[in-house]
Amino acid sequence: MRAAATTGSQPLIEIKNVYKQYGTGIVAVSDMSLSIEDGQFVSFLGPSGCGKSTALRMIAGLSEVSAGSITVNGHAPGSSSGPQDVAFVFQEPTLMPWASVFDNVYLPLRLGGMSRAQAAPRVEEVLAQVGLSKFAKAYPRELSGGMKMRVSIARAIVTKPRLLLMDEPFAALDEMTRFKLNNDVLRLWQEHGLTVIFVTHSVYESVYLSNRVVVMAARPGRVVDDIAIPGSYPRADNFRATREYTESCEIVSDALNQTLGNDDINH
Ligand SMILES: Nc1ncnc2c1ncn2[C@@H]1O[C@H](COP(=O)(O)OP(=O)(O)OP(=O)(O)O)[C@@H](O)[C@H]1O
Repeated sequence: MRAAATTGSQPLIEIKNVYKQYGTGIVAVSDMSLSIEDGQFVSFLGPSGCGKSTALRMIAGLSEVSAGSITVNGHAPGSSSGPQDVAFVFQEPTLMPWASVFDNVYLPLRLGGMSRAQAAPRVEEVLAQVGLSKFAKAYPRELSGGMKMRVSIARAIVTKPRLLLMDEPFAALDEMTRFKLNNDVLRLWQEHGLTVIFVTHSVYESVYLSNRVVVMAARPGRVVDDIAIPGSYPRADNFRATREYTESCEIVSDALNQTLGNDDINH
């Protein structure tokens, strides 16, 4: 395994020898160990069923580890690290259809006991950051898929999380929208000083976004490579045309191809 992109500072997330076995007997994650530092943009990349989502859910505290340990900022996930430290964006935007864009974004603050008036400046600020200021009063049915995803991202960052977990958030979107949202996520990552873990099936998306790609294999789900991606931020418009980018894509593709069994390649 290659050396990952680390700077030697204290890790924000420490995953040690983690196993996850579901009640069905399936080992979704086997002996996973990983340190993720504050401020990194890390992608989990791998074929279907390699345990990417399971790993993300365990880091979020949405699923228990069967063995091993995970700490986020020194605490067990979902415990005293506090709900505001970690935010999750799913593939489906999961908006409340009966509520306006403003109210959808306000939701986590409302659940935290903040009044509408108190929350309004912060909600308006994040709506501006995702380019939806003019749509605060709109309802989800009036929005495109990309706009719904922006609302979902705004709702995630409105609590000012330190860690943003994203589970294939753009898989259902067209390529143009996806490229635009990729840039928006990178901008938000930098502006908010976030640490991001981004689950994707796409080599190209993982290399474009990340300074580190963790490659996983299935049966059982496990980490097989950990690749540092060179290239500065913000990504230049022509980053996808650079040698740095194409070389990284080749390295990551090779690592991914080695995870695929004959069954996967034949369809
Ligand atoms: N709640 C569950 N109960 C039982 N098995 C599960 C559950 N969730 C996931 N699995 C199984 O665990 C394995 C890993 O699933 P997981 O969703 O974490 O993989 P993934 O890499 O995210 O896949 P995909 O890219 O298809 O979303 C798969 O074999 C899956 O069928």
